[in-house]
Amino acid sequence: MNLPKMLKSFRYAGVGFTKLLRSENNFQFHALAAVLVLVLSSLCNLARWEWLVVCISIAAVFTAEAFNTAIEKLCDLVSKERLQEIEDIKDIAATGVLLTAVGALIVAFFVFGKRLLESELFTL
Ligand SMILES: Nc1ncnc2c1ncn2[C@@H]1O[C@H](COP(=O)(O)OP(=O)(O)OP(=O)(O)O)[C@@H](O)[C@H]1O
Repeated sequence: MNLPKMLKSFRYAGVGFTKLLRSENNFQFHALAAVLVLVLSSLCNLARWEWLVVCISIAAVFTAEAFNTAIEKLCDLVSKERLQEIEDIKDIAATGVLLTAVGALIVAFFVFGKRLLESELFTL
């Protein structure tokens, strides 16, 4: 096991995360949504398994968004022309993000839906 090499990889990943956060509009939106969900989660006194699914959902959306951005950048590097193949690749990568976002919304519905409906917000 090469520890310095592993630490270097973590550093590169951190740099990638900073790049996504600084320059990618969609990633900024997902990051803001994640912060709001985490704040809401801590207010809602979630069970351990609920924290687990919330964290996995957030990680899945971030991961899909990161791969989607990397694929988009690779496509743009390969060709600036409008090509059917690039359209297909980008559309499919975007579908990956959409699917994880829909999954996260379903998780949010099950974890927070009942709590929000029963909260004072809706009983006024
Ligand atoms: N070179 C291309 N050839 C064909 N279609 C393309 C090409 N580039 C983009 N598209 C089409 O435009 C859509 C949007 O692509 P784009 O690269 O602008 O990503 P985006 O969704 O705007 O993401 P971002 O905001 O991160 O740039 C793609 O899903 C694809 O359908």
